[in-house]
Amino acid sequence: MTKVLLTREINQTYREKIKDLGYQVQLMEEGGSLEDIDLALGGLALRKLDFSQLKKLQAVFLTSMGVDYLPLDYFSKKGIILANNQGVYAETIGEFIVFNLLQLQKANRFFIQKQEAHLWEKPKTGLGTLKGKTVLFFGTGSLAQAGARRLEAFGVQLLGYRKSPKPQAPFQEIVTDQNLDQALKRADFLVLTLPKTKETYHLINRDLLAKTKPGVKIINVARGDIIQEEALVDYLESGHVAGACLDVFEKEPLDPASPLWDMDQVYITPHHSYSSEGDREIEYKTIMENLKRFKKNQPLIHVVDTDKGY
Ligand SMILES: NC(=O)C1=CN([C@@H]2O[C@H](COP(=O)(O)OP(=O)(O)OC[C@H]3O[C@@H](n4cnc5c(N)ncnc54)[C@H](O)[C@@H]3O)[C@@H](O)[C@H]2O)C=CC1
Ligand SMILES: O=C(O)C(=O)COP(=O)(O)O
Repeated sequence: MTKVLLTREINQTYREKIKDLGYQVQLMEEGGSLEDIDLALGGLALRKLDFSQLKKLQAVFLTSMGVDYLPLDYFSKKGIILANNQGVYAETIGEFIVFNLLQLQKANRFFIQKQEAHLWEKPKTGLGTLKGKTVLFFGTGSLAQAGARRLEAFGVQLLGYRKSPKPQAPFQEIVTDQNLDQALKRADFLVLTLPKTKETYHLINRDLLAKTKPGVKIINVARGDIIQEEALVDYLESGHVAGACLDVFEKEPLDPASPLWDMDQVYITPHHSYSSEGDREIEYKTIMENLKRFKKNQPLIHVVDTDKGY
């Protein structure tokens, strides 16, 4: 019988459903031999595994969309198939992007602080409008598209940075390395939706920030390491970057001593933009489908290119 290693991230209902498909399951947190495991299923908890002990491992199915926390080079070398939860959190994160753009534009934190202090005060500058603003998405995948589609209603200019210049809806302009500098001069908002890879690590660094428009605001719902956090702090302190909504950080949980917590123009969420109201069926759809396919030896869906990292 095919043996599946599960982490506690797979909830009890689905552990039973996986057994019903005819798999033998073993809970990672309960220990046991790893020698005869064929499949591994879970999310972030899988990074605790020493994959070299799983001698028979054929495939890994993830609850997450990001794959950066796994030994991708090892998977490539061993021919271990990796499938992620592509697109599953796009709706919740698409809304979160819109919510964050509005928070930044409408200075929400100012009002929350004044309300908590029972103060009837207005900010020095008006709230303005998103209409006519330029929003540059880094990445044009499922999260970027979900955010951008929702933003069409606000009359913003939608720019998408990607490697190939091929047009892609709903972005009005595609930006590549060739014209990134010009786009940075125009963008009022940068929205990061890139996977963390060797290429995107610290992409938003001092050099890039120096090319941005004064007053730019940044949203990161992707991975913390895409931003050089120290540089961002300096640029926020100088006021060149006028605001940031950060859901992800170089080190999670964010250090309680980080200056980011207390900055007026910074909004922090604890890697929670993806969370749903418990819509488990959707969250497990890909994994269940892949388990059925694996049994029948059919091609799997949402297979990640472990060489590229997404
Ligand atoms: N905050 C959270 O809770 C969540 C964060 N994420 C993160 O967001 C990332 C993106 O998710 P999706 O949009 O679903 O991924 P996706 O795979 O649909 O899209 C990623 C896009 O980035 C582009 N890309 C990759 N490397 C690039 C580079 N060097 N230069 C330019 N473009 C590049 C790809 O071509 C693709 O269009 C995930 O990899 C994950 O790390 C995903 C879900 C939840
Ligand atoms: O799907 C993703 O990549 C996410 O960031 C969601 O959070 P997780 O990694 O599952 O804790």
